[in-house]
Amino acid sequence: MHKTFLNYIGGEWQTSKSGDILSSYNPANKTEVVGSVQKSTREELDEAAAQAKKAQKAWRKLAGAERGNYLYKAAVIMEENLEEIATTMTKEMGKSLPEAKGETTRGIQILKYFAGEGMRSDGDVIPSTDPSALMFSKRVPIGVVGVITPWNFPVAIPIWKIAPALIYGNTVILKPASEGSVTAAKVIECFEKADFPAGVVNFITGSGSVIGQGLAENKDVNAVTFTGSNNVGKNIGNIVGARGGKYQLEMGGKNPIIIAEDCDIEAAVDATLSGGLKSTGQKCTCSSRVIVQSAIYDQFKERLIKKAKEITVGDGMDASTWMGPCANEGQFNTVKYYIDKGKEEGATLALGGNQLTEGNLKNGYYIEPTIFDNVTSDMTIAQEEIFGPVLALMKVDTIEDAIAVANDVEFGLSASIFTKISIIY
Ligand SMILES: NC(=O)C1=CN([C@@H]2O[C@H](COP(=O)(O)OP(=O)(O)OC[C@H]3O[C@@H](n4cnc5c(N)ncnc54)[C@H](O)[C@@H]3O)[C@@H](O)[C@H]2O)C=CC1
Ligand SMILES: O=C(O)CCC(=O)C(=O)O
Repeated sequence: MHKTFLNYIGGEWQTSKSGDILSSYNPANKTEVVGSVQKSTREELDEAAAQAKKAQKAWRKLAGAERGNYLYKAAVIMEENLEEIATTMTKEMGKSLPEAKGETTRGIQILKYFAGEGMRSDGDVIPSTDPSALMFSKRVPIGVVGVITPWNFPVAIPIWKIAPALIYGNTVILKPASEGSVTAAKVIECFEKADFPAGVVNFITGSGSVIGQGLAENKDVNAVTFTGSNNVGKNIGNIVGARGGKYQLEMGGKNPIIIAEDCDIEAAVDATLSGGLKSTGQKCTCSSRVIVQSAIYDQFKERLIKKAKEITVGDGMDASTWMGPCANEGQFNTVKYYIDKGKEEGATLALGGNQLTEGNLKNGYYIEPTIFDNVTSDMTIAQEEIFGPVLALMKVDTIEDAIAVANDVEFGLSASIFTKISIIY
């Protein structure tokens, strides 16, 4: 029997009046419910904002070190629950258990880092031309911070938004993606056990269009931090900006990895597979455009395909799995759409491209590691974020050409290069 996780508002776990729930399914086994959360109402969000606003008055007055103690305590409790949180993550969104443990550890380290921030400098003294003046800057809290997060890093992303907000004296309301909310609820349980004052950390689940949009619109929410898709992010920025709030958006990527002709090919192949296909390619930092110099193109491609064929795809809970399923049905359909688009637009399918259905794989959203050859910059698969296990190989002659292709995209997020030479601009 699976559990339904409640909202955590004003220091209490609260049942939504809506009576509706959202169930989270295991993408490795579509019929398995990992847990459920509530489809909350706008009124409940407004209550969370009011509680966070009230709690902020006392929270901001604590010494940074004291706030840090709460963060450190939450980190220690998370450490005790690492195995359970990571297992829930793997079951809820499919990434392999070692990756899920790595992400949970990253969350714990971020909490500890920001706990220490409570004792670091929070301003500067600035020289003045007036000898009698003391000029200084000091970081002060904004107020209530709304935190809207995606499903691909259901532990690390909420924490890297919540921890800095809290340490500087803000209170927070977390609205996780539905497909990652059971994992996020388990993180919030750690914050509860760390005994944060009521209303400092709040958690509310529900649809993006009601609760996410509500956070953007609510005037008691002084700032919103978001990670997710471009369209939703831009909409949030417009709404929060129009009412004078602050916002921070981290959205998509279409990241290049340049393979220069002098590189260590084995190292470059390993990095291309890990950067492009780990987490099933569902990272905004995923390196999906592989730009290779013509002198080594065939050699690199052959090694890449050979190694990609060795990738074990399966349930992230199996120790032998290197790559898990797509995180949900929507993402699975998106990936299939882009694979079809690549074929239609004339790219050559060099590896994969199919759903995997052998044995237990038929119960999940599995797609083969996929490599397209002969991709050009004008193709959709070279321009749009796929968020799946699909690499696009692009051939160039010179490093200058490689850099031009790398820049020929509307996104700017991460980039990598494999070479032995130093490139100076
Ligand atoms: N930058 C990144 O790390 C991420 C990028 N994506 C990209 O976005 C695509 C779609 O993924 P989705 O899960 O559908 O992303 P999404 O942008 O719809 O969801 C992200 C978060 O925003 C919330 N949200 C949805 N509609 C909202 C609205 N109108 N107002 C406020 N909040 C709202 C969602 O509930 C979730 O918590 C992916 O295929 C991928 O390309 C998705 C997740 C993370
Ligand atoms: O690659 C990472 O560690 C972070 C990726 C990220 O922020 C994202 O995918 O949203």
